[in-house]
Amino acid sequence: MYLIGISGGSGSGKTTFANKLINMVKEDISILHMDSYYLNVQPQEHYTAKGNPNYDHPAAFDWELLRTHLSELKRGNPIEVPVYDFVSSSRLQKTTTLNPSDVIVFEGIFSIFDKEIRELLDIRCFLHVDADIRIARRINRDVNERGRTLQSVIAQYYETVRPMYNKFLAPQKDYADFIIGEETDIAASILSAKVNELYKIGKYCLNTTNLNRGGLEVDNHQVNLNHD
Ligand SMILES: Nc1ncnc2c1ncn2[C@@H]1O[C@H](COP(=O)(O)OP(=O)(O)O)[C@@H](O)[C@H]1O
Ligand SMILES: O=c1ccn([C@@H]2O[C@H](COP(=O)(O)O)[C@@H](O)[C@H]2O)c(=O)[nH]1
Repeated sequence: MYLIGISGGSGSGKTTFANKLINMVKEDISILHMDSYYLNVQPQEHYTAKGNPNYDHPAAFDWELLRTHLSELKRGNPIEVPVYDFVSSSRLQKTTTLNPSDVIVFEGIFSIFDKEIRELLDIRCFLHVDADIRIARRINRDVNERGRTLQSVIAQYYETVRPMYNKFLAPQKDYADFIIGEETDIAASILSAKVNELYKIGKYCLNTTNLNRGGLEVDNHQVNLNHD
């Protein structure tokens, strides 16, 4: 299985890019959203001075479950993904089953943050999009889809989204093999073509562990576009 990590700020277009890949990769492909792994109760010690939870701090996520689930997928096992509700900011009682597939896109603000998870990923991407575009997109989406008001989105941006982006998210660029700009069509074509080629020549197959991947050195060399 080929595991693609897509990180970047909120509103940078991670979900949209992941969906683009879904349409371009020929193999069996699915998405795992890191947002599903928000903790049900946010740690009190990271609350802001104004008394609000900090959903942009790494401690906002259930890392143990994430590591376990990504390892299970790599081993070819299905997982039960939590369902997070952005309107109530809580985990629902139900889960959804995610079966292993040829390719899994793991997208989220901290998808390439954790060392253990980075090692499970076959390619690490970062969407680098200017702050004005990210906030404009986020306002649009959060007001229309996540039950927020314009004032609350702006207040949260100043209080946590912007400072946490600068402190924790932006430095992830150092871990990225592939830094993608605002226009994502070319990056999606390159990445999907690479994945299609790897499967065509039999470098990967469904439900295998790293041991069965073979040709690793070729993969690492060829996809490392960031350092060219
Ligand atoms: N390349 C793009 N061009 C224009 N709008 C985009 C682009 N990528 C994302 N958007 C829009 O921006 C908003 C946030 O995108 P989304 O993919 O949800 O971002 P993220 O998952 O990084 O938070 C959505 O309304 C989406 O339609
Ligand atoms: O209950 C919550 C949980 C998260 N958020 C915000 O969501 C974004 C991350 O999601 P994207 O899909 O990447 O935008 C993060 O910046 C949190 O601030 C929230 O508002 N409420």
